Amino acid sequence: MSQDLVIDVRNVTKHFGGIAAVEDCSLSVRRGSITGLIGPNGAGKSTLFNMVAGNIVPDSGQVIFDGADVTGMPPHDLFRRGMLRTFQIAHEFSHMTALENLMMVPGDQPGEHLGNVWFRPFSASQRERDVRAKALDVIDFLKLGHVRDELAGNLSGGQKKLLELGRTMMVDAKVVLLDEVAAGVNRTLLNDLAGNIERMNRELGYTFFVIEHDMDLIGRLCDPVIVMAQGSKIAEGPMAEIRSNPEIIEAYFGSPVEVA
Ligand SMILES: Nc1ncnc2c1ncn2[C@@H]1O[C@H](COP(=O)(O)OP(=O)(O)OP(=O)(O)O)[C@@H](O)[C@H]1O
Repeated sequence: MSQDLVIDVRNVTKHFGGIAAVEDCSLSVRRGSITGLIGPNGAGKSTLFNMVAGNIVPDSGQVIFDGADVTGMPPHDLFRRGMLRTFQIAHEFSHMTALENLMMVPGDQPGEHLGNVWFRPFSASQRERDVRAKALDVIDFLKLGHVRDELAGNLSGGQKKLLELGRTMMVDAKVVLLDEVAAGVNRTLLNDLAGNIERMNRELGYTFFVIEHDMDLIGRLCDPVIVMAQGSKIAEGPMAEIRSNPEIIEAYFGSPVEVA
C-alpha cells in the first residue's frame, strides 16, 4: 500500500502565532495520479504545500516522500530526490534560449551542473550530448520546436510555463508540485498546458500534485481531488463526487456556484 504513495503526509500541524493554518492533517498522493488540492481561502492549502515542498517545517507530524521521512528537508535536497515544484514563480533565465534553459537544469547527480555545455561544442562529452538530445526530446514532446532558439524572456506567459514543465522532464521527477497553473494564462494556452500535463501523466507516467483555484481545470485533470477546510482534509474523491456533495458545497464553498 505505502509503495503506491509517492507523498504521504501524516498528521502535520503548523501554527502561525495563534492561527492554526494546518491542524493534524493527513493526506497522500498516489504514484501515477494527478491529485488536486482545493478548498476555500485560508483553508491551509499553501501551508500544506509548503510543508511538502520543504519551504515550511511542520510543528509536528511527518512528510514521507517515496518511502523516506523528509520532514523539514530543504527544497534543494527534495529536488535531488525527485520532487519538483513549479509555477510559483517564473524561473526561466530570460537571456538564454528555450533549449539552453532546459540544458541548464541540474543533472541527477548531486552538485552536477551543465551550465556551460554550449560553450564547449567541440569537446562535448557523451553526457553533454545526452543532455542536449534529451532537451531536444522535451522540446519535441511539448511542441516548442518553433521557439527552441528564442530567448526565454521573449516567450509568452503560457510558453514560459510550458518551458518550466519541460524543466521537470529533464530530471525525471518522481512528483511534480504544480502551483496555480491557471494564474495569468489565457484559455487557449491553458488548454495546451493542461493537455501536456495529461500527456506527461498518461504517456510518461508522471505524478502531479496540484494546488489550483480553477475548478474547471481541477475537474479536467485531477483524480482524486482532496478538499481542505480549516486546516484539515475534509473530503477526497473524483471531482464529480465532490461537486455533488451538498454538505461540502454548503459548508465550505458557501454556494453551489463555486464548484458547479
Ligand atoms: N506566514 C504566515 N504568518 C501568519 N499567518 C499565516 C501565514 N501563512 C498562512 N497564514 C494563515 O494560515 C491560514 C492558512 O493560510 P494558507 O495560505 O495556507 O491558506 P490557503 O488555503 O492556501 O488560502 P488561499 O486559497 O487564500 O491561498 C490563513 O488563516 C492564513 O492567514
